[in-house]
Amino acid sequence: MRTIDWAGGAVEIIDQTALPEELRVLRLSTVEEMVEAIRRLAVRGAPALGVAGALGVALAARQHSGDPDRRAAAVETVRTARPTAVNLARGADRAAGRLPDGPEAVLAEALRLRDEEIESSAAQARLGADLVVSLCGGRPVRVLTHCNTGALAAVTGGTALSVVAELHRRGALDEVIASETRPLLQGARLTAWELDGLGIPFRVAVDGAGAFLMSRGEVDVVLVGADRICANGDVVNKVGTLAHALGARHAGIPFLVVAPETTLDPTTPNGGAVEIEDRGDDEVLTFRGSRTAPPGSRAVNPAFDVTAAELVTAIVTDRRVITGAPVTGQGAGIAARG
Ligand SMILES: CSC[C@@H](O)[C@@H](O)C(=O)COP(=O)(O)O
Repeated sequence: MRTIDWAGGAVEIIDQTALPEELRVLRLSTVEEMVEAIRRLAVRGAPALGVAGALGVALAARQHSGDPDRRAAAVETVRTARPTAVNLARGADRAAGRLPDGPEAVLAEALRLRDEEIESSAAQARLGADLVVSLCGGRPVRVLTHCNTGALAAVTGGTALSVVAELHRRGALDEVIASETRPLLQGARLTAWELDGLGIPFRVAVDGAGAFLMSRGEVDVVLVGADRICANGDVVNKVGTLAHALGARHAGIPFLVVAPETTLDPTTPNGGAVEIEDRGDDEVLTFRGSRTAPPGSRAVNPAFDVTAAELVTAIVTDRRVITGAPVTGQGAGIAARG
């Protein structure tokens, strides 16, 4: 089943806020419904957001076909529904490029992006698994991963978790440590649900246990995804990723980032230039509706962090493995290391 698709004149998504308790499918028929689904993380993960952005523009093209001003405003609401994952704006922009050709052309472009992301996931799986096998000497590996980077974060397959699944298929996987990923528990809720469905052995760990497990020799490789990879190779991903990268460096194990080419952003020089979404106090100060901190407490809730290029062993895309010393300076990194 696809995480996001077009069916019968509307967008269908798996509602990721309902998992793992319920596999619920939502139909989104308007731009407003799409934007709301993106903001509350019913659809999430960089590649899935790219497709959501493109299909959101397809909805805008149908909804406001006779009113270019309202259509332009609707497109802008979609492309800025969340700020950090470059795929969202990029997917919206790609579909919007076909607006002059009419709603059917916009939809066709969005569906092309959907199909490309499916192919991309498969290619990342192959390249990533080849790299892990060569780095870890072919023995079954213990992987630590963060957030959710599986089919739920894409259309099918995923990024880092597609590599995990491919390693499992090859008999080259021992087990996965899924970092729970506070505050919204994409690891504990979504990654654990996907791994269970795939029959892959896993344990869930609190985010803070990652570095300790690595230092104790219980992890061979860290595999994560990305929401944006900057020109100098800095990786913006779910908050907690930086701590795992530092843990991996301390333990001397590879820290690998797996992402489609659509997540590479040569126009953003480095991680400091990226808008990091702050999702407000409630996600941190409450747990499933109950308050955990004393009344009056305030929170800081960056949804993403920046891992400096120098902490990344390699970036695996659908086309290449980017390795080597990070290159600093605007626009140089990704191209020079490709
Ligand atoms: C293939 S997914 C890579 C990233 O998008 C993922 O790790 C992540 O940070 C998702 O954040 P989210 O806030 O759940 O959309």
